[in-house]
Amino acid sequence: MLKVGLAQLAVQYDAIAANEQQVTQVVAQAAQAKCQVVVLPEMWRTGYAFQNLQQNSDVNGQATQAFLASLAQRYQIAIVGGSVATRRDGDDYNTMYTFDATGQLLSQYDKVHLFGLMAEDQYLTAGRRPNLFQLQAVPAAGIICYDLRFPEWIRCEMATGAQVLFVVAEWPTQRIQQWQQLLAARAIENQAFVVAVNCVGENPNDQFGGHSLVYDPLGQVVTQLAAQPGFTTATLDLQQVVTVRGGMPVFADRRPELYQG
Ligand SMILES: O=C(O)CCC(=O)C(=O)O
Repeated sequence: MLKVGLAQLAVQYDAIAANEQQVTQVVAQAAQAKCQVVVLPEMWRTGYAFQNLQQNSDVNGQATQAFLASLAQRYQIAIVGGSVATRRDGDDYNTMYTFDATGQLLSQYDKVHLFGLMAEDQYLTAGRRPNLFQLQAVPAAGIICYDLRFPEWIRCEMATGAQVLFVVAEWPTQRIQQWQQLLAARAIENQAFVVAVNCVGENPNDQFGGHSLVYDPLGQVVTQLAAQPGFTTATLDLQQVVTVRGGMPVFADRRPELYQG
C-alpha cells in the first residue's frame, strides 16, 4: 500500500515566495493526512514566466532542492516535486526533483518533450534521460506534462517494472478531456497506477484546468479533483498491479524488434 497526496495548487505567476508558502502548507496537510508521498504540479515555483528566466530560473536547482529536502525531512514524507525552471551551465530546463522521506534526493529529471505551443522550445533545453525511482520500495517513474503524449517514451520507463507513473502538469483547461483520456490510456496500456497532478489558475496566456486524479491499473478513477484548488489522497494497493499484469501478460507479449521509428 502507498498513500499518496495530490496537491492541486493555484500556481501564482512569477511569485516564488507565495508559491513556496502554498507548498509548505500542502506538504504539512499531506503529512497530517498520513500520506507517504505528496505530489506537486509542474512549474509550481514561477508558472510559465519564461521572460524572467534570467532572474527566476533556479541556478543548479539549489534553492528548490534545499527547500524540498527540508520539507521532506521536517514532515517525514516523500515528495514528487512537480517541476521548476533550473539553470545549469547557462541552459534552462524544466526539472522534476524527487525526495524520499528523509530528504535524500532520489532522482532529477529534465522534461524530454518541450511544448512548442507554450514556447518552451524557445527558452528551455530538453532532457534526454528517464526518471525512475523507488518510493517505499515501490518502483515508480515520472514524466512532465507534454511527455504524456509520447507513449513510446513512457513505455521505455514502465518496461523497467515501474508500478506507478507520476505525471505533473500545467495542463490548459480547453484540453482537460484529452488529459483524462491520455492518462487513462497510459494506466491501461502499462497496467499501472497513474497519479497525475495538474494546477489551476492562470498565466497571462493560459488557464489551467485542474482535474488531478489517480487511475488504477484498469483505468478506473480512484480519486479526482475538479477545477478549483484542492487536495485529495488515494491509497494505492500495489497488489492490483501484480494481479492485472498476471491476468494479461502485455509486457511479455511486446514485439520491440518490430517497433523501430
Ligand atoms: O499537451 C498538452 O495539451 C499540454 C501540454 C502542456 O501544457 C505542457 O507540456 O506544458
